[in-house]
Amino acid sequence: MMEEKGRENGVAAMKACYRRFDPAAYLQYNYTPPRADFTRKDSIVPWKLACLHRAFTEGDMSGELLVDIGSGPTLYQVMSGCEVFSKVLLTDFLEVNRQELRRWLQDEGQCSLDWTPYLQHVCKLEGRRPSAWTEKAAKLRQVVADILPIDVHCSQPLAPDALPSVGADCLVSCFCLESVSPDLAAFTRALGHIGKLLRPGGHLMLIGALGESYYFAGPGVRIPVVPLNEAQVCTSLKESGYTLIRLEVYTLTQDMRVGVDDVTGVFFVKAKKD
Ligand SMILES: C[S@@+](CC[C@H](N)C(=O)[O-])C[C@H]1O[C@@H](n2cnc3c(N)ncnc32)[C@H](O)[C@@H]1O
Ligand SMILES: O=S(=O)(c1ccc2c(c1)CN[C@@H](CF)C2)N1CCSCC1
Repeated sequence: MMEEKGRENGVAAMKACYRRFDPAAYLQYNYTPPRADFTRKDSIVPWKLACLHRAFTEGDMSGELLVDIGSGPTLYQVMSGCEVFSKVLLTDFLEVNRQELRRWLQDEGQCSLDWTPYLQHVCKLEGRRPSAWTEKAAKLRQVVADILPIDVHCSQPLAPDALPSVGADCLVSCFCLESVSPDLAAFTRALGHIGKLLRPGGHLMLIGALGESYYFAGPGVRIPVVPLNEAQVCTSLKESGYTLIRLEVYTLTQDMRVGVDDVTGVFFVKAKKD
């Protein structure tokens, strides 16, 4: 009883932190140079986009539905998957993030970030000319079917009728679970909750921060993060009913440590639901 109360308080405290999340600041801190520098081979952006491209295109994917868990205001995470799955659902806890995504998808302008360099880079990975980015943008706008509210701390994170009864064919989730969980146990529980949205044999692409204990989501908006290492990620995956296919790690170079967080590395996981 006391333990359950403690869990609820920890989750509630995390949710309170997110009331001040600033999408535009978050994008500026993480998705513009020096972190998002396409001219540098050792930049983290080409590495992450290459991990996603390889994972989506190596021939073991099947099905129609891809769900992005905790999309935030970002789209890079589905730029490869949108060529493989005919239906994509984006999800986030905050309406301000769902609005940011809607603005881009409805091509209304006033977006907080220009995703063109990301679209062009993914086109290059696909062997297409960079100018095909307009076709990729159109494809993404065509396959994204909805932008839904989600809470990974609920045993049923989405509305009951959000997915087909069998579940999604693939999940992708980037920098979400460790950034919204008060501790490792909550991270592992959340991993299990989203696993229930995935059909058996479906794939999970999980990207996250290693060694991170906080990040800023706006001026003075400091959000605690569960500091993870590779072994903890692997143990949580196993405990939550996944089989690891591949784990890749990127260690941030000193110049990418820009004061907006204390992340030391980024992991990329491709796993399969048992
Ligand atoms: C660090 S951001 C990650 C955003 C994006 N996926 C990326 O790759 O940058 C974490 C996201 O989790 C969302 N979030 C916060 N609490 C959540 C919850 N309980 N369930 C699902 N998402 C949540 C936040 O609104 C935010 O968009
Ligand atoms: O890996 S990043 O540097 C990155 C991107 C996002 C985040 C972090 C790091 C660390 N703090 C997280 C807090 F949740 C958010 N990167 C930014 C440029 S595009 C590829 C991803």
